[in-house]
Amino acid sequence: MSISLNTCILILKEHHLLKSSAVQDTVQTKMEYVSYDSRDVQTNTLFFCKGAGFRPTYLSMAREDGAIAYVAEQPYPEGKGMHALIVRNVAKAMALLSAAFYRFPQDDLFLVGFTGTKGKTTSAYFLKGMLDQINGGHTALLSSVNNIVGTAPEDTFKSSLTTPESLDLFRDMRRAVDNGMTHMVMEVSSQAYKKNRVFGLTYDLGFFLNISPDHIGPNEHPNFEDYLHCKLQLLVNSRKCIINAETARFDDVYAAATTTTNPDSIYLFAREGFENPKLKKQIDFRYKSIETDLAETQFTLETVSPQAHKLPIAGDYTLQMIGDFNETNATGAIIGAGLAGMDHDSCAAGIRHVTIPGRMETVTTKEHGLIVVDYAHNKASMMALMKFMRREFANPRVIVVVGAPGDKGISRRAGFSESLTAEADKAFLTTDDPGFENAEEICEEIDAGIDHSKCATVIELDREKAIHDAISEATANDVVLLCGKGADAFQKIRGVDTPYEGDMAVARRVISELEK
Ligand SMILES: CC(=O)N[C@H]1[C@@H](OP(=O)(O)OP(=O)(O)OC[C@H]2O[C@@H](n3ccc(=O)[nH]c3=O)[C@H](O)[C@@H]2O)O[C@H](CO)[C@@H](O)[C@@H]1O[C@H](C)C(=O)N[C@@H](C)C(=O)N[C@H](CCC(=O)O)C(=O)O
Ligand SMILES: Nc1ncnc2c1ncn2[C@@H]1O[C@H](COP(=O)(O)OP(=O)(O)OP(=O)(O)O)[C@@H](O)[C@H]1O
Repeated sequence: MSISLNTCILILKEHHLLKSSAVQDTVQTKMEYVSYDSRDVQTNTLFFCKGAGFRPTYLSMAREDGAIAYVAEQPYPEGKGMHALIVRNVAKAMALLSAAFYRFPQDDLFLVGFTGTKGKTTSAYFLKGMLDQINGGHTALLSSVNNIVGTAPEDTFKSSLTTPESLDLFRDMRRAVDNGMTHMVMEVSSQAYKKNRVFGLTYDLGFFLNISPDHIGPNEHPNFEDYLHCKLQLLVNSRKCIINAETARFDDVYAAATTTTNPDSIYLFAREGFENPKLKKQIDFRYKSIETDLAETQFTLETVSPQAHKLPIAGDYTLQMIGDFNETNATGAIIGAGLAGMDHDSCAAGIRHVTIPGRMETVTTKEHGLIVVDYAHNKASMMALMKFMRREFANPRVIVVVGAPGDKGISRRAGFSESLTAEADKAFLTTDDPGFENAEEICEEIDAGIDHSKCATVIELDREKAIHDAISEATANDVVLLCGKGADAFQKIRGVDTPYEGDMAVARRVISELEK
């Protein structure tokens, strides 16, 4: 793979990004590697100086290790002797040049993006489960749980970001295409648009699932409007848009979709019975619950509008993942599969067995009720989870083990207090990635907002002990919700990923001790 200086200059000029260039010799010079990290540089690298934490010494290090050109928003003396491309926005430049360096792999993929405050990972896994039916397992996935860019074990790996940095994204896409993948399903976070990680990409399908206040804080979004604005960009950059008509701020969401997409390529879905007389467009798909038990959810999907009738996806579906919110996630994903050319039977077969690590994983015990491990970690997801449990399981006693992370999402703590007060009978407040904060103080902050006449609390910082105590005190008709960590096998403490057995492993161990 390579890119010439000449090509870089042309692309940057075409997008009005080039402020100036200082090119040492011939513009035919070819760069054979691209990087934004001085610790990852090879001979003839094109190096991007980007980010709040960038230090000019990284450029010196990159030059010493073989970088011959750099892209930055200002010239650096440390880059003396290198070709310099000075740009208006380095993140945008990096996205465009990385796409070109990796030979535009997006053009060889059916590309699907999911955005929403909740349900991105679940919906992405559901859609992959279905698409794998028609392409022999060749659906790539970029998600906060795992990235999958091929069928070999080494093609599955974990990424630290939900949506990768643009350079990594295009490299992963190229690897997927070279591995024979035909479709790619990815989660698109609001940060991805804020930081231009997906700048220049057009999605075949873009999904908007829901929005509620989250990710607002010093390192993320200054306010809710900024968060919403970033999320809407997925619809602006999609050829077909699929929208949950029940989302908050529907009018803004629909308006964003119509800026670039004709209404006949916008699809709306909603649960049966949902009405909004102000909707400017007919709802295309309706879904309704049939039955839920401890192991399965059954629901039915109806095509309502003439546009929806063209997709042969109406009928009953069974999910292995419980939770009425998973019917919502599944409905969106099934519409996506329909738009990719699938019919009801292949969708039903594909979605039937999808499970997702750390999402609604359940264990039924003899004497200690139903134990659920779930990634719910903000007010909206905690409410959805607890309400579902109360509704479906004859108003059980709800015992919750939960903590809030340090250093981020500070507003989530009040959301935990509110949701626990509203729907939990007892909460064990515990450690969840405290980072550089004090876990006890985080728990006390949540506790201070709880109305103890409605929800009793215990602060137990040892998460394993909190799980043990919660399960021990539960009786046969109770539910114990182990929230927030999902499948994580670590606790982030003072900058170190400290190994942690994992909520499900701890729960299984406790159950086998209690029930032997
Ligand atoms: C605010 C933000 O988006 N930050 C991301 C961004 O940081 P940055 O560009 O400021 O880079 P930096 O880490 O400060 O370092 C500056 C530069 O120096 C380079 N460097 C650094 C050290 C060195 O020795 N040599 C060197 O060259 C780095 O490679 C980097 O290019 O780029 C880094 C990778 O290049 C990311 O790790 C980092 O994510 C931070 C840590 C993060 O966690 N972001 C969160 C808020 C996020 O994006 N979350 C969303 C999910 C939200 C959701 O659930 O909806 C996500 O998509 O993951
Ligand atoms: N449609 C939904 N509405 C409300 N809550 C949901 C929905 N889907 C999932 N959840 C809850 O949110 C949790 C996280 O789900 P999921 O991982 O699919 O969302 P996500 O959007 O990827 O989240 P994050 O951005 O936090 O990684 C689930 O464990 C569940 O408790």
